[in-house]
Amino acid sequence: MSADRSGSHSRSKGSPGSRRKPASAAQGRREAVTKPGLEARIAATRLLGAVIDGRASLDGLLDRKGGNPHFLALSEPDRQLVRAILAAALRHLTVLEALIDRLTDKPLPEGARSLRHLLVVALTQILHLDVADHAAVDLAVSQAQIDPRNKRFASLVNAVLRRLIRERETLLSDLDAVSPFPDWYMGRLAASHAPATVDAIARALKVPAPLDLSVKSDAAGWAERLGGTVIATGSVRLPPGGPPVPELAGFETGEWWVQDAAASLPARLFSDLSGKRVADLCAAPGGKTAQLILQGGVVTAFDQSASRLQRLEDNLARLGLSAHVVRARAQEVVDEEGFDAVLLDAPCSSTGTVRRHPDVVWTKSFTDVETLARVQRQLLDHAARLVRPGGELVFSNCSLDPLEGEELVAGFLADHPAWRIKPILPANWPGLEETITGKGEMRTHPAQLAHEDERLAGLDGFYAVVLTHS
Ligand SMILES: C[S@@+](CC[C@H](N)C(=O)[O-])C[C@H]1O[C@@H](n2cnc3c(N)ncnc32)[C@H](O)[C@@H]1O
Repeated sequence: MSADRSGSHSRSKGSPGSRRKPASAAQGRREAVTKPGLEARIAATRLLGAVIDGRASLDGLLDRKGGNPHFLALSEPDRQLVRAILAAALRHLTVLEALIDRLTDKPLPEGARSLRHLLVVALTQILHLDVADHAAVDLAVSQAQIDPRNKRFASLVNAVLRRLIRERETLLSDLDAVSPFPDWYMGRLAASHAPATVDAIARALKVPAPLDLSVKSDAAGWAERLGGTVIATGSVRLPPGGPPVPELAGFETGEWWVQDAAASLPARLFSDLSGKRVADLCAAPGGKTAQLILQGGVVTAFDQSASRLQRLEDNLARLGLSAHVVRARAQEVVDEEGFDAVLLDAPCSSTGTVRRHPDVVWTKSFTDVETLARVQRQLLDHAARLVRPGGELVFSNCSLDPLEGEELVAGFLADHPAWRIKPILPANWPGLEETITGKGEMRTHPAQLAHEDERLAGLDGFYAVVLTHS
């Protein structure tokens, strides 16, 4: 339910600026920083370091309220440029890093992390953004000159980038064999998918995700008004790169909210919810809460995070919907009566959302997957206690990893013999048959929902299952 439009492509509009020799270092610094696009590049380089070396979440760094101060100090166009640089850099990082290794005759000095990040940002601008080559080189050299750590490497930066421009075709064709994502991530994909599917998923993950909207009603009408299409999930899909979300018709009046097509599926797996008592245990920022309310449920939305619950309340208010909102850890929720329906949309590794969050492969590791799978199993065990006999429990998350999905649920069922999977029937999900497993679970991934225009294809990776007990 974010109001930011991620993946938007901004363009650097500036000329390289004056080349007059500065009278002093300080004056040179001042003049250099006034070059259009340079401040944004400096911020992008810093933030890239924070993601790769500090494992900071990109969403957190770019948050409009609590984000990184260097980012918040930028003008809106510069912020857009930083977003575009970071999204492209993180999406293509394995290749960019390999390219740097090939472009430098000897390895960069140990510990020269900021130099490496500076080069990644420059390569990203040259290869993936609409910036003139000479402007990108000039900015990168200026950036190196005004940074005491990188000043002595300014001529190296110049030589490396000029060589890239000269030998671009040959260098890039040599990089076909470079793994598209870090080994741990590719290894986990390979553990649960055939090689052709791994390749298709990896290709799909390189393309920025479209903007999917869940509408309160009249999907076809909203698709027409917004220039989108209605896809198999019932979502309205718009290509990436359009105007900011709050500027789109229907936002102010609360006619729809932003929700990936795959994320819109778990809440719809329940049987009729009219008048039923529903618990949404990990609810914020409330995309699925809104669906449960619109499906007729009397919803209590729980979440442990006060700030995220505030976002949920703001989102529901914009949509004109209401729920009972409770700040609580899911494992501490008690209910004597038993809910008719419980949704556990659990905190997970988010490995299915790399199209939207390209930092995930760099900030997470397999250890996180294992840790989060254990947390989710505890939450699932507790959620099961809150469901009345005959009620339904939907467990979902946005991980692609079976440890957090199929295998976790198999372990739960082995330990809880009264529980079973209520199979999802392909006949009820026209156009989404490929997402339903042999056991009746739902498993989406980014290579599904193919479309001739790759910008309009795909889904986030999600796992969802309906569980019930007698
Ligand atoms: C994947 S997000 C939920 C997205 C939400 N269901 C939606 O559709 O908008 C996971 C949420 O779980 C919350 N969370 C994490 N651990 C929790 C716990 N132990 N109890 C309650 N909420 C938790 C996080 O604060 C986060 O808001």
